[in-house]
Amino acid sequence: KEKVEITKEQRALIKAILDAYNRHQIPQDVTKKLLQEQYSAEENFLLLTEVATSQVQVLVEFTKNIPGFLSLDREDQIALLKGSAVEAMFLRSAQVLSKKMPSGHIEVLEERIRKSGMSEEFMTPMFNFYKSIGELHMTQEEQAILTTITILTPDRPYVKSHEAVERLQETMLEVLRKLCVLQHPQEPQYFARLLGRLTELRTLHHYHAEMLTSWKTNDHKFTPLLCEIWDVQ
Ligand SMILES: Cc1cccc(C)c1Nc1c(-c2c(F)cccc2F)nc2cccc(C)n12
Repeated sequence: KEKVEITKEQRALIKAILDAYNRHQIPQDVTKKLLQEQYSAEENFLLLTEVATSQVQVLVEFTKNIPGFLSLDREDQIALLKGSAVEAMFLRSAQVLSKKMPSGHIEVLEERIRKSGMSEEFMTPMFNFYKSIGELHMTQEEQAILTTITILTPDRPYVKSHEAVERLQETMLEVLRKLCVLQHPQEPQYFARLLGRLTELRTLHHYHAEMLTSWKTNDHKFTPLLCEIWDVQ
C-alpha cells in the first residue's frame, strides 16, 4: 500500500489556490438578480450574459493567484486564459449549480438557462456535465485544483513555452493525485474520474463555440469582455 504524504510545499500550494478560489466569487447582487427579474428569453439571456461576464472577471483574478502563473510569458498567460476560460467557467458553474446555492435557486438558474434561446443539442450535454460533476462530490480543494489544472493546459492555441506550462500543470496534477488518494481512500479510481471530466470539458468547449456563433447569428448582444475572451466580433 503506497504511503501518500502531502509535503509542506504542496500544502502551501493547496492553501494559496483554495484561498484564491474562495476569495473570488460571483458578486451576490448578480446571483440575487437571477431570482428577481422576470422570465422572458431576452431577460434570461441578458442575466446569463451578466453572470458569464462576472465569471470571466472572477476567473482572471483567480488565475493571477495561481503560483507561478504570473512568471509565465505574458502572451502565454493570455493564451491560457482565452483557451481555458469556458472550461473553467463550466467547472465553476457546475459547482455553483450542483451544491453552493440554496435549493430553490438552482431550479431558477436551470429554468433561465433552459429558456435563454440556447439550442437543445447544447443543453443536454451541458446538464449531463453538471449532473456528473455533482455526483463526484468534490471537496473545495479538489474543485480549485482541478480548475487550476484546466487553466494550465499546455496545448492551448498560441502557447509558446509549452514546457513551462507543462511543468506547472504536472505539479498540480501530483497534488490532486495525492488529495484524491487521501480524501477518497475507498475510491482508488477517483483521480482518474476527475481527469475524465477534463475530457468531457473539451467537448463542451466545442459546443460552446458553436453556441456563440448561433447566438451571434440571432443578433444576441455580448459584453466587450466576453467578445474579447472568445474573439467574437
Ligand atoms: C452564465 C451561464 C451559465 C450557464 C449556461 C450559460 C449559457 C451561461 N451563459 C453563458 C456562457 C456560459 C457560461 F458563462 C458558463 C458555462 C456555460 C456557458 F455556456 N457563455 C456565454 C457566452 C455568451 C453569453 C452567455 C449568456 N454565456
